[in-house]
Amino acid sequence: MRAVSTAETAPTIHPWAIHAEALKVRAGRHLAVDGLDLSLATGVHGLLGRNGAGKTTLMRALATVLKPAGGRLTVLGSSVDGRADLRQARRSLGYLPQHFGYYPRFTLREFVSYLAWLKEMPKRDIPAATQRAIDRVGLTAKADARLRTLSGGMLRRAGVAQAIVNDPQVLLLDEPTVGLDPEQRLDLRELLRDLGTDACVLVSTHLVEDVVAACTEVVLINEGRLVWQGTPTALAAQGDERHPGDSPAERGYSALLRGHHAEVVR
Ligand SMILES: Nc1ncnc2c1ncn2[C@@H]1O[C@H](COP(=O)(O)OP(=O)(O)OP(=O)(O)O)[C@@H](O)[C@H]1O
Repeated sequence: MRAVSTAETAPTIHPWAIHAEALKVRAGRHLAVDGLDLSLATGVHGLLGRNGAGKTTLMRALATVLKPAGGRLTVLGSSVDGRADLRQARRSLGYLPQHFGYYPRFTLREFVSYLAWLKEMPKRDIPAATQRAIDRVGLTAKADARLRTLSGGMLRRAGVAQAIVNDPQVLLLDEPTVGLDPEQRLDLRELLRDLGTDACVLVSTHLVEDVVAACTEVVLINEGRLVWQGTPTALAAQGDERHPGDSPAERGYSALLRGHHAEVVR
């Protein structure tokens, strides 16, 4: 493998980390993302939507795993259209898929190091970056445990560790809180807030309360399109007692999905 120079991995400034216009993405034969416009900069963005809204399909396209079927998509200045060389953008991406594969006999340290190597990190940086990523997800004591011995919540955190090992400029986390106990959910929220100070973090979740606690912005999609984008405070202001929910933000979420407003609030 070719050695990568520091200049190649240095952060580059783009007006939008993620920019999509009339984006269409297929999941199998189904057009799961169908005309989505979205621009995201630095910060923590919570991706909300009903089951089947297209969140995972959108995440996979942003991670450059799926090629768009139409429209335009730019990630860190690179156009994702099947023609461009995406190696540079991929080095600056972190992605936790909804379901991720792993070798059960790998230790956590081997797993995270292997992913760092796949992301073409400079070899000399990998041991320290691996340790830091493991520490940041609270799995220091499990660093040399085999993955097959970890609990479901620990495996989810192992998945977050591999996603952040390269200090990504764009971090995509598909349902990272699944299986986490309440204490770990609080720790993950804190980690997200920290990561979002200098990266564009997009977190898909069904937990509106996590979005309110950890995100600077809410992105709500339905049937593969953007329904609403705005701050958690603005989300809470969308609903009232007539809408179902245990908190103002949950009532705002219900109100928006019932109304299907195609509105962007910043
Ligand atoms: N391989 C596939 N073949 C056909 N249709 C698919 C395929 N994968 C997903 N879909 C459909 O595409 C739509 C969007 O699915 P996607 O998984 O992106 O939604 P989601 O918002 O992530 O849902 P969830 O919250 O349940 O994870 C759904 O209607 C789903 O049934």
